[in-house]
Amino acid sequence: MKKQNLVVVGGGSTYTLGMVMSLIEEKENFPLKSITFYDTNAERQEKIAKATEVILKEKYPELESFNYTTNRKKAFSDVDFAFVQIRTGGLQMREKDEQIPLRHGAVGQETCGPGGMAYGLRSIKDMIEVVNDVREYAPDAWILNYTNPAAIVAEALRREFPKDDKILNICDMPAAIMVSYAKILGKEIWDLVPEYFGLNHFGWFTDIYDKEGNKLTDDIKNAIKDNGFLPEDSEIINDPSWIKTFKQVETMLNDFPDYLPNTYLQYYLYPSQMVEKEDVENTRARQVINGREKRVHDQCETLIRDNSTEHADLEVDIHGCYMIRVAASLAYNNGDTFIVIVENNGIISNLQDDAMVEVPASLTARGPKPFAVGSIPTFQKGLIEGQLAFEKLVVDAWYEKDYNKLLQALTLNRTVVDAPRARAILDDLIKENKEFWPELAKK
Ligand SMILES: NC(=O)c1ccc[n+]([C@@H]2O[C@H](COP(=O)([O-])OP(=O)(O)OC[C@H]3O[C@@H](n4cnc5c(N)ncnc54)[C@H](O)[C@@H]3O)[C@@H](O)[C@H]2O)c1
Ligand SMILES: O=P(O)(O)OC[C@H]1O[C@H](O[C@H]2[C@H](O)[C@@H](O)[C@@H](O)O[C@@H]2CO)[C@H](O)[C@@H](O)[C@@H]1O
Ligand SMILES: [Mn+2]
Repeated sequence: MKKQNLVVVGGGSTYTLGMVMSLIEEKENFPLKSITFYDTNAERQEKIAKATEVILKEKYPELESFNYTTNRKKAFSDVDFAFVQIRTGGLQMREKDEQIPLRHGAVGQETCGPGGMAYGLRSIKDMIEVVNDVREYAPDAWILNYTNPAAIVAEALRREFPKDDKILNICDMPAAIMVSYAKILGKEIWDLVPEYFGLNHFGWFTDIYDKEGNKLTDDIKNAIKDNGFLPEDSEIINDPSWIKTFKQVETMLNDFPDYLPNTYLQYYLYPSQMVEKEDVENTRARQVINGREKRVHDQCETLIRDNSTEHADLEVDIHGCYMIRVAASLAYNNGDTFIVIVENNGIISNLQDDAMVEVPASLTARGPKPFAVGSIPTFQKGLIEGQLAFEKLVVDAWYEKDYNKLLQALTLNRTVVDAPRARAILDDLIKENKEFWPELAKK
């Protein structure tokens, strides 16, 4: 098995230590020759990198090299894979994305509604630069992207790099939901085969099978209706916010029993409830700053101080394992099935071809080979088309520097709806994002 050279773009991410633990766990499936971290923030990355050195020395002695750098040429030259997880504006800007809509009575969420729009308009420029630079130094590398909002990033990269067939955007949410299905069924996630359609953070499982072809959908639905639904992945199992989110799946299934929903649909189906439960001074960004970010940085200090993993509480998580298993299937032509984000081109037969949809695909060395979904029902089609128009208008607005398209986008979004409210939110977001967004022109 050829050993891979990997760069993690966003080496300072709160997810990097989990990714490192997952690379160790998955080393038989995805063996590595070298790991490099790249980040624009040297100090943030160094903390994670120094801790990673301690982990790798103990748990991956056969790795030939580990480096970290802020130099793109050093980082990207000759890599086989780039795993991208950057956050333009950091968690501080995430907090603004959540607070501003909430102050106007609309959903304040990282990837949904106005918050997703604001984050998307920040991510696009940096993501285009990252892809251009990876391509300069590693023309054949696979670029696997987690950077959010993945739907808007995927649409922008589709337009910017129409001929590049080695960029793949993915999301761990369907996989994290499948971890919970697996727990209900007494199985491993990798034993399950999903049927799924939608946009990123906006989709449904139509069925779940095991590898022998047995349909398990009703077992899952009945278990959720009888016992509720909880997160099971190590990263979120004890997180009160994720526990609340997973519990909402039971409500969604009672109201709309046809399919098993992605958890993110709660923001579009119950926007008023989502606003009511929020505390504007303690939105998710603040919880992450005081929670995951602090925990990861404390772990780094322990690892560096002890020069050993003995007292560090390190876990493998689905976020890391999912990206790595996707990479392994592409690298070794495994043809395994994963839910990924690809251009529609008839997969959902009654949806426009140029939509970036989230569907299962067999991943081979020639890229994702998505399975046909066919025609989707009116309710889901209507919801998807509204959301898709929102996403496309946001990307149009970025390219055309067009204020009016953003106003249209927000007015269309189910989390906003009201035009004056859309305008008020947009004007506040513009003030806070001057450093990041293009300067917009009004008609
Ligand atoms: N697709 C998914 O399902 C999924 C799942 C989890 C996280 N994510 C995304 O992963 C990213 C990381 O999340 P986080 O909470 O760890 O954020 P974070 O702020 O902790 O980490 C992001 C890192 O990226 C760096 N960075 C910012 N701009 C950069 C650039 N242009 N080039 C290189 N590095 C840059 C930052 O300095 C930081 O160290 C976010 O975009 C998040 O939304 C996506
Ligand atoms: O609010 P956060 O920062 O905790 O999470 C936001 C992300 O949520 C989803 O991803 C993952 C999570 O990151 C991961 O650790 C895993 O264990 O469970 C979550 C649910 O799948 C979402 O898919 C991402 O796009 C968000 O960035
Ligand atoms: Mn996601």
